[in-house]
Amino acid sequence: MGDPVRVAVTGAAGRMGRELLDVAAGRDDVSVVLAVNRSPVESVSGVDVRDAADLSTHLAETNPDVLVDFTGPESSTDYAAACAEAGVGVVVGTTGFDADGRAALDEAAESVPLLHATNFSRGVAALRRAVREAVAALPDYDVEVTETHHNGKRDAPSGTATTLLDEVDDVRGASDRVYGREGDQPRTEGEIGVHARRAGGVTGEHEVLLADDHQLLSLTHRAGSRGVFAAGALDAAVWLADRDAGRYDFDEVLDA
Ligand SMILES: NC(=O)C1=CN([C@@H]2O[C@H](COP(=O)(O)OP(=O)(O)OC[C@H]3O[C@@H](n4cnc5c(N)ncnc54)[C@H](OP(=O)(O)O)[C@@H]3O)[C@@H](O)[C@H]2O)C=CC1
Ligand SMILES: O=C(O)C1=N[C@H](C(=O)O)C[C@H](O)C1
Repeated sequence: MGDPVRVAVTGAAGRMGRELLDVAAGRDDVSVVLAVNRSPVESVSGVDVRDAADLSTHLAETNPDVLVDFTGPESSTDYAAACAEAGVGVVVGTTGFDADGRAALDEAAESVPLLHATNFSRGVAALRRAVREAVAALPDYDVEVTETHHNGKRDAPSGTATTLLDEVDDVRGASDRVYGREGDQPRTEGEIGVHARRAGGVTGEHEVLLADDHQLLSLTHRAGSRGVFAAGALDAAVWLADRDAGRYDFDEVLDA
């Protein structure tokens, strides 16, 4: 094996930032050379944490190959721009981007390699493929998507749920997405109900339900820990390190 890939981590004190630093400490293909956070915190998992406001200066000083970001849409686009400026690749796990946010990531990818995925678990990658196959095989079935997450999650529906809905639309054509139902609201043909539940410490669950009058097929993924996301994001960082500028997909990492 060659030298470890030099990794920077943003949002180091967040749920995913902490997990990334823990998982990275147990691997020899990555070396964390920089960790930053918006709110002051001294260290996480034995790694010194610097002020995210000075990210550009820290990037210049530490010279990472790839920055791994799980924060929020506003900071992610700022950090991606700083990486584009510094010539550092970016793995983005943040969800909840609007059209402007997605365009900002596209812009950064003109200068550096950038890989964004709404879910870095291998199980959800398999779920996406299973959903495409099921929807193609059961074209007239009603589809409903339900996701369940911890009570600290901000965006709804989850990025993964949106990705799963996009997979359905890719096969069937654009659907009418109905976010929850209330009152006199019968189901219309072809609509997809989308349901977001927030409770306790649930790491992340996604269910795609297909049903007609006679059969029900439920495709469900449950993440047992955030470690699966951190491992996938670090795999992506290793894969991305020597790529040319451009936008990449997590499936490319899994297929390599
Ligand atoms: N793609 C995937 O596989 C996964 C994606 N995610 C996504 O990752 C993101 C983070 O999730 P999670 O770790 O649970 O969130 P947390 O709330 O636990 O942590 C968020 C981190 O981002 C920082 N942050 C948030 N907003 C800003 C901002 N505007 N400016 C600077 N820093 C900011 C926080 O800093 P501070 O300490 O100062 O608040 C904190 O360090 C979410 O979008 C989530 O959906 C999560 C799991 C898996
Ligand atoms: O916020 C989370 O926790 C998660 N977010 C991602 C999403 O929005 O899909 C992935 C995972 O489900 C955990």
